[in-house]
Order: sequence, then structure tokens, then C-alpha cells
Amino acid sequence: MASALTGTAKSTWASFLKSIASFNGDLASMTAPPFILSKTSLVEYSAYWTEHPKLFVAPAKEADPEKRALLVLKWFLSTLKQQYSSRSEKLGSEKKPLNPFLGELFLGHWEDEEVGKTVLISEQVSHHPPVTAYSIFNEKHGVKLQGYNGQKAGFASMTINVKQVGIARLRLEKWDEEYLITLPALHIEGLVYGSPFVELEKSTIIQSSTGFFAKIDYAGKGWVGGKSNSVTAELYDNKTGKLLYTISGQWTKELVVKKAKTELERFEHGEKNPTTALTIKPIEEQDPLESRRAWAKVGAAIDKGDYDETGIEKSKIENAQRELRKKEKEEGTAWERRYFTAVDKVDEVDALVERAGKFMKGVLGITPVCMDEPAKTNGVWVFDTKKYDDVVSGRKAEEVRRAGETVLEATEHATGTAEAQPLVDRE
Ligand SMILES: CC(C)CCC[C@@H](C)[C@H]1CC[C@H]2[C@@H]3[C@@H](O)C=C4C[C@@H](O)CC[C@]4(C)[C@H]3CC[C@]12C
Repeated sequence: MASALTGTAKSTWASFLKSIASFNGDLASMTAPPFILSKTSLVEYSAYWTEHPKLFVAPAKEADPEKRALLVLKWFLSTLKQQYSSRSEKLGSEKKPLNPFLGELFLGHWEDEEVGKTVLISEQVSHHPPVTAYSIFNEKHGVKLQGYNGQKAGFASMTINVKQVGIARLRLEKWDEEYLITLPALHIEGLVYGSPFVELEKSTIIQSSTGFFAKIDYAGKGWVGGKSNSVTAELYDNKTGKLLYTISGQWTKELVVKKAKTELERFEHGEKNPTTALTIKPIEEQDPLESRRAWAKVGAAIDKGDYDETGIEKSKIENAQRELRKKEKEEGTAWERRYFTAVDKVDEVDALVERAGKFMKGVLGITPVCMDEPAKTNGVWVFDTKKYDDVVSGRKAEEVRRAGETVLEATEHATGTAEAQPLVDRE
């Protein structure tokens, strides 16, 4: 495959590759070429969980727990294409997202006549290490997803390897049922050709509180089966150890659902099953902490292809944030997260893990999912309904106004420089 780049971009990319090759897996001190920058912040990625709201609420309507677990699995598989290949499809290659600042928000909702309103709240709850938390809920159907995630990156053999830390929890109110979902590992291929794209690897687990769990294995080109974006999911009954369903195919294309050897259904998430657009407020009406408003000048500079201006505007935000953290340290205060709170552990989750544990170890030889990495994510992040109610009711209007003003003022007073962008933040 020939390089997708020409001219100056080709040589800039070559030096970028050289720099990452000699950095010994430490991505923290690397700079990415400006043309690979995206104007989308990572805090927006939480929306990928629910771009098919119908599939998100479908399990709530199903009375049979076995079929419900299958619907949850189908919904999860439908999110993969959005999460991991939508940028490559839209923009021609994977891009480097903007690193969200602490407190950055992405708020919106999906409206659908049949499904009703599905609300999205995404907040950057930690900057070092970077962690995004989200809550996505549909009150009409009693479906609630919450989770948080961070990434640990490394470099080897011309590939960026990314491990995700954190977890997603899906709750179906009507059935008092909870699902724990782990996040896949991934790597970035195509770096040599200047055309990076994501491939998933290893596996994810979805375990339910009502005794079902799914193991989802990922593979790319060159593995057995040979196709890119390959996936094989198996849904088990926890109590009997019986394999109930398999779903296999390509997560970017068609997937086939089978019960034993009988094919039940084929589904895909491309043109036949389009995504629902997310509604967000116009920029002028957004809170100063909302992502698109906060990064508007950076986005405009990227659109113009003016990389000096991109660097200046971007570093103003980063410098303002450094100043705010410095001030908090001096004053012995901490940034108040608007919608989430960090806890040490969640009892329901521990109970679920313990119940699923015996089966998983006994039958598949794998350890159940637990939230065992709070140090890597600055805690276990949970959606704080009290904080949310206070914001929605206006009881926190003064704090909200002050937080926005603080960030606006700090950014207005900050100075920026046009230097190249770090691949991930240094500090
Ligand atoms: C293109 C390259 C040179 C720069 C590296 C960019 C790198 C930091 C990006 C590329 C892909 C990004 C993944 C993305 O595919 C999807 C998700 C799922 C979402 O729920 C959470 C974030 C995550 C893991 C992105 C993290 C940043 C990645 C690895």
C-alpha cells in the first residue's frame, strides 16, 4: 500500500514516526503533526454508546431474561462501529482527538418518536490521568448506562497499542437488572502509510445480574478467519454453563446471530440501520464548559488549516487549565465535578462479580470483571443523581455560573504559542 501523504505532510509524518519509534513506548512526550488533529474532543466520544437509541432501549421491553441478554449483546455490538471506525469512515483516517480539560462537558439528547428522549451527560472527571465519565439514560424505558474510561497507550512495531481502563454499567429498571461491560483493547494500524485506523483486540465481557454473560473476542486481518474487524461473541447461561447464542462477523459490517447451528438473524449497522442525530444546544447557548463552545476557536483554526492559530488557541486553554490547577493547589481546593463523584467501590457491582465469578472461572477459565483499577482512573466514578437534580432544578445555578466564569476568565487571560501539539499531554 502506498503512502496516503504527499509533499511536506509526507516528510512531517516520517519524522513523527521516527520520533515515536525512538520513544520506547512512552507516548507522553510526543508531538503529533497538525494535519492529524481532529477538532472533536474525547469527551464527545461517550455519545457513541447510543447512536442507535432504539437498540439501546430494546432490552427493556423483553420479558424473557435470556432474550434480554441477547438484545443487550446486540446493542453493545452495534456501538463498536461508531466507537472505533466512524472517524476513519467520515474523515478518511483516524485522527487525534482534543484532550479534554478537567470539567469539560458534552451534553445533549436523542429524540425519537417511539423511544422518547435519551439524555447524554459526559464530563471530564480527571485530567491526569485523563478520565471521562458519562451517564446516558432514557426515563421512559427505564434504561440507564453509566461508566467511565481512561486509556493507557504504548508503542511497539509501528503500532500504537491502547488498553482501556474503566467500565460501563447498564441498568434495566423494570427488571431490576444490571450488566457490567468491560472495554476492548485496541491498536492503531496503518501508521506507516500515513493512514491510521483502529483495530480491536483481545476480548470484552458482559455479565448480567440475572445469570447470563457474554464473551466477545476480537481479531483483525492476519488472524484466523483473516478479515479485518472480526468479532465472535458467545452468550452463556451462568447457571448451567450452556452456550445459548453466538454472534459473529465483522463489527463494521454484517453480523450473524445463531442458536446452536441455526441461523436466526443477520444484522448490520450501516445504511440499513442509520444512526440518530444527537441534539445539542447552539454554541451561543452552551455553558462555557461545554466542549464545542470551549474549543470553538481551535475548531475554527483547524477548519481553516491554520496550524499556528490552532496551536495558539489550544495552548491558551491548556495554559489556563494549568493556572487553575496551580491556584487550587495554593488554596487547598479541588475542582468540583458537576455530575459525578469518585467512590472507592460500588457494592452492587462487587456482589454481581462474586456471583458470576465461580461460573466464569470454572467454565471459561477467566476472572470476572471487577473495578479493580481505581488508581488508574483516580477512583471509581459514579453518576451523582443528587448533583444532577441540583443542576437541573437550578439549585446549583450560582456554582454553575461561577465555574463557567472561572474557566472563561482564565482562558481570556492566558497566552498561547504556536508550537506542535503533544500526542498526549505532558506534565
Ligand atoms: C491517529 C494517531 C496518530 C493518534 C492517536 C489517536 C488516539 C489517541 C485515539 C485513536 C482512536 C481513539 C479511541 C477511539 O477509537 C474510541 C474510543 C472509545 C471511547 O468510548 C473512549 C475513547 C476511545 C478508546 C479512543 C481513545 C483515543 C484513541 C485511541
